[in-house]
Amino acid sequence: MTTQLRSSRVVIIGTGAVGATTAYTLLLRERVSELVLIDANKERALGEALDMNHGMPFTGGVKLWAGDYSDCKDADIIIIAAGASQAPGETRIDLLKRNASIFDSIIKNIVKYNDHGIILVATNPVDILSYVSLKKSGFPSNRVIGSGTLLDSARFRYLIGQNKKINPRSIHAHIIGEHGDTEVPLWSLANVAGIDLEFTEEDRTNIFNSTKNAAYEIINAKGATFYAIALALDRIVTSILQDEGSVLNVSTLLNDYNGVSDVYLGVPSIVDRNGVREVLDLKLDGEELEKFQHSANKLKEEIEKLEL
Ligand SMILES: NC(=O)C1=CN([C@@H]2O[C@H](COP(=O)(O)OP(=O)(O)OC[C@H]3O[C@@H](n4cnc5c(N)ncnc54)[C@H](O)[C@@H]3O)[C@@H](O)[C@H]2O)C=CC1
Ligand SMILES: CC(=O)C(=O)O
Repeated sequence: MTTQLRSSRVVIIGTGAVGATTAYTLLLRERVSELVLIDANKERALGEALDMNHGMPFTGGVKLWAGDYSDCKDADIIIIAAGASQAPGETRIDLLKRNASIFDSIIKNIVKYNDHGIILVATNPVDILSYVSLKKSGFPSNRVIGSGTLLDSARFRYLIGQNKKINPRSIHAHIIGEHGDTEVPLWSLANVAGIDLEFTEEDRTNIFNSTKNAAYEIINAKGATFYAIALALDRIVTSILQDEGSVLNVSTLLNDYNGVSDVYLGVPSIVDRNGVREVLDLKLDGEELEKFQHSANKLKEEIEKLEL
């Protein structure tokens, strides 16, 4: 489906594997009227813009160029996909020091030109860097969003679909918490058409391990993950620009949510033109609550090490 309802500008900062694939996805689906590519490596952004522009005779009317931070002025959404990615064996948290240091100048440059847009963070560790973006931008929390566990939930739904031989679009299932090693599967909510899904203990273990370890597996195989995250970012962008009010497991600031406050984590949230309009009030208990709070505590420990 290609839908572009109004004039809109998306700026993508960091045009490596994730940023360029996201640009290409938005371009093919004609989600936006203007797409701006920014990278510390200007040649790279220029090359990606040229390559994509040469395909314009075969696509729609998206205007795309390699720009600079002044182009953030009219941006509705600024996606950040800049910075280091995991080498084989590295965790997302291992990237924190390196990527937090570049966020300082990236956020300063954005807010120099833009005070109204939505910052959408993909760079890892995405939950902590979304929190860093909130603190450094001074934007209200509804306008600083991380891609969160939307990708993990998609992987989870795909794997459950494989197990049950049902199209993943018909599977309702959620991963919440950190986009990373402490993420939490909500087996208690997994359903098809409102009917609970039953699993053997072995199936649960296999499905969750494959979900949690997906990035490690793909990075070992081909060096980076980028197609599914690009589709997840496209999903968030569309929900914002088309004012959909879709429920997406994005990373957002929590305030007394199942005993957790002042940290960004992936939870089911209503996303519309204002960004995160509302966080759905999931009442967790038992092991799911314990694991969710553990995920929050782990990220808080890491945030405390940063000078914010
Ligand atoms: N949130 C999620 O679900 C996912 C997040 N990621 C994360 O996305 C990030 C990017 O991954 P890749 O695109 O694979 O990396 P990449 O190495 O292919 O691209 C990173 C790009 O950032 C640019 N860059 C570095 N510092 C910059 C700065 N200060 N300003 C502007 N541009 C800068 C580099 O020149 C490079 O083009 C990583 O942190 C990765 O872990 C990747 C996949 C999924
Ligand atoms: C790299 C990463 O965060 C992912 O593919 O989940």
